[in-house]
Amino acid sequence: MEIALQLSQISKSYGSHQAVNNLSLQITEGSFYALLGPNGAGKTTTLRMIAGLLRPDKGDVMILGHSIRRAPQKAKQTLAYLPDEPLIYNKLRPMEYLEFIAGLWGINPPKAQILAQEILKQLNLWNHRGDLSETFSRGMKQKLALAGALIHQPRILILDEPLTGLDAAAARLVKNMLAEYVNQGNTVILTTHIMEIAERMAQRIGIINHGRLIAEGTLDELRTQSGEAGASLETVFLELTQNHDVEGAI
Ligand SMILES: Nc1ncnc2c1ncn2[C@@H]1O[C@H](COP(=O)(O)OP(=O)(O)OP(=O)(O)O)[C@@H](O)[C@H]1O
Repeated sequence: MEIALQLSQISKSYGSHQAVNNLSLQITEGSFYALLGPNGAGKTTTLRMIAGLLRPDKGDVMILGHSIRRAPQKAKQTLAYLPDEPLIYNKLRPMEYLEFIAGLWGINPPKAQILAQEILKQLNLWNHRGDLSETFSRGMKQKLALAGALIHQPRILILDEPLTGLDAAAARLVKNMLAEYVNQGNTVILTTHIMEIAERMAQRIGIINHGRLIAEGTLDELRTQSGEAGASLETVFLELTQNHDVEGAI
């Protein structure tokens, strides 16, 4: 299996505050990875460094073998990043929005139309293809932003809290879509505060606290690390983040 993402000792400070501290992580291609941590742990900062939007003070990120520092164009070509509060162009309709994004990636218009149609149908937005995005609910905008992230068929999808604001049906739809995307050999890394998503969907889970990776592995491995055999991920997470100080970093 190829390594999709390799984070090597990355650090990032905002002024005197160290948000991410010497974090190393490896994610296999074709897997679903959940990055968990309390508020302010450094998850978004980590994702933004992976996506090439924030330059690490130290360390490097390799995306399918390409360094985000030394070959940013090549590295970014294969990934998509969906922020927790994505910006949508309100005055565009979904088809126009997706064709616009596809154009930025150099996809020719006929192909862009086919791809856009397919994704809008998958995300149950097809019936709204002619409506201005400004009329959309938060959940619909969230789904449209996801469609925009997927339009250039990236091999790696980086998602910051992708299910916040989605109702049960939309959340189910997005979860199924992500599972299918990973089944096709692509890679997902996401942050979430919804333990059930990590528990049910992720092959591996990383837990960060105060900018450091304090535990990493399958759910069973995390249970062992926390000394909570058979426990839910929520129990394991709370045990690891509340009872371990930063000295426990791995
Ligand atoms: N632009 C910024 N300027 C200064 N400090 C920042 C900035 N962005 C984040 N921070 C700080 O860095 C730390 C990590 O923030 P980050 O957003 O990465 O955490 P997070 O784990 O994503 O949190 P949450 O779960 O609340 O979204 C926090 O203490 C935050 O206040």
